[in-house]
Amino acid sequence: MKSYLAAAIQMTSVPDLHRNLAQAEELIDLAVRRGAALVGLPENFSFMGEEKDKLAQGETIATESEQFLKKMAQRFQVTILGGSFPVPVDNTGKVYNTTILIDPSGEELARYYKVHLFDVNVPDGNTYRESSTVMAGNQLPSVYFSEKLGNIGLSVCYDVRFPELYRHLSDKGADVIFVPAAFTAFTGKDHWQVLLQARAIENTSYIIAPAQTGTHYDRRQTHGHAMIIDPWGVILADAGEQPGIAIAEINPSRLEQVRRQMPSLQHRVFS
Ligand SMILES: O=C(O)CNC(=O)[C@H](CS)NC(=O)CCC(=O)C(=O)O
Repeated sequence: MKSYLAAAIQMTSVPDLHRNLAQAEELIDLAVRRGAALVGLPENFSFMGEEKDKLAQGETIATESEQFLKKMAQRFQVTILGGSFPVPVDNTGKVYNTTILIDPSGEELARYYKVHLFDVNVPDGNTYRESSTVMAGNQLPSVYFSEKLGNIGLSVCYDVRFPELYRHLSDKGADVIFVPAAFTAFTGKDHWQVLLQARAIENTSYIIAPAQTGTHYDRRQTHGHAMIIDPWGVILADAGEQPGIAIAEINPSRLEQVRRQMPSLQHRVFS
């Protein structure tokens, strides 16, 4: 593994598949022009809208999102994480909230179905029942072992509140962990950055967190602040609140240095 640049994309996805793919394409293009070799898109990058519309268009969203990711990876010769998109589950009327990692040849390297579903009454009055349309994954995410990019672990959004999932990823050797998200504006302002920094510090790993931002439809507002955090917990890049990118260096000697300076993973007692 050599040093390289990674980008976390920040978008305002809306209830319009093709508009979202066009926005994603522009931002991937920007990330690549700035030199990124690894690019992550946020949760629900290709569709943020009413649950019933997401289900009705599920097949189209799934097929076109996957084709889009493969096309972008091949055209720009980069590895892309398709933050997440819905994939219909046969005979259930539900979808998996799915994230996939695609290599520059267009091949799928890893796939993960979001395990922890956001069924929460947020104190600002909004209620979320993700499980009403989404089938929970029942398998821990995998780590993709890449000679070039380091070992890449997957997760999605609300998963960030469950440290045991990240312990699994670090046990499997993860160096770089993705947390693509659509964090609510209300929870995000107090929890987003703290949770991401905690996951980076306790696992001495890089965190790449692509994000949704702004108003998507009705009262659905997200926090933004796509970011990249180093294994010491330092925020290397923060996309703020507008659509754009956070870009930063993933550096194997920094990883090695932090793991030497703070060998906490080697001091675990209850593993
Ligand atoms: O609603 C949509 O349109 C798309 N889905 C999402 O945005 C998902 C599931 S509802 N959001 C989260 O997991 C937010 C977690 C979160 O905000 C927290 O943990 O505080």
